[in-house]
Amino acid sequence: MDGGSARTNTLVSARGVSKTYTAANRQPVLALSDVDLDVAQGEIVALIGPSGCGKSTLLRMIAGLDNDYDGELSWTRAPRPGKDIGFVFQEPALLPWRTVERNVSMGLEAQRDRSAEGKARVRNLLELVGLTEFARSFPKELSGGMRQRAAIARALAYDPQILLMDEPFGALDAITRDRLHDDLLRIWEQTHKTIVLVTHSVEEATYLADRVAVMSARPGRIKAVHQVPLDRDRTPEARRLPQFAEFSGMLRQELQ
Ligand SMILES: Nc1ncnc2c1ncn2[C@@H]1O[C@H](COP(=O)(O)OP(=O)(O)OP(=O)(O)O)[C@@H](O)[C@H]1O
Repeated sequence: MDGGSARTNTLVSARGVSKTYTAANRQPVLALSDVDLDVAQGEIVALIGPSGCGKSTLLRMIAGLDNDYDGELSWTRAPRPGKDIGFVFQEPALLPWRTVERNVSMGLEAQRDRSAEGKARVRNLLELVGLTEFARSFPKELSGGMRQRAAIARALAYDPQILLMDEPFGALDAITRDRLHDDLLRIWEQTHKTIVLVTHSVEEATYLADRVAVMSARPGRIKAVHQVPLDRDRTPEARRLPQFAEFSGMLRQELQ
């Protein structure tokens, strides 16, 4: 399937996107070459590819953190600056001197939003990620998984159009990671957020995504985009289905 073929309810499209960095020795490094990708409203797209193929680079461009590229990134509805794009990194990067609640409300505070609506939103988000009881705790009092859930709540604070996640579960142990996968699916069920997820794990991509975009080694291109052959309503049993193993096996092979 062609990742660039027009989708009915596209939120963001990349067309012919290429990126060249200048390395420390002043040599050009072609990181992305001619990337075409459509992301539809409300879908979860996983980006997988060999290390250094430009996954984070593409995510940073979609986030508007890097505007120095060739080609075109277009939005159906222009994102509100600083609000419409939620970013979750591998490390939750919470401020240690702020409580969980005040980490989640950080963006709202920066915009001087002290509205009752803003406060209710933070409460709802803490509930959504299961951290209501820990609202007044400090990051060091939380487990790694809880910290990452707080980071997800913080990224959702503005009700962004899109959630960009760069290996968000990469630093967690396997059991916590599986739990967070189900948390993310539950959050998706309640919010129907569009999510672009960078991962190294073909199983994570299979379990979470609607479609998986496979990138080639640097310079990164989209090699193929595959629809995940599982119902959207996923439970841990899905991991044991034959089509799960088959699909993730196919992705693994495509990465070689
Ligand atoms: N600021 C930079 N200056 C020079 N080269 C860079 C810079 N950032 C990234 N690169 C290069 O661009 C390429 C793509 O990097 P990027 O981090 O996007 O890859 P990735 O697929 O996310 O990697 P990984 O899976 O290892 O996290 C790499 O070769 C990297 O060395």
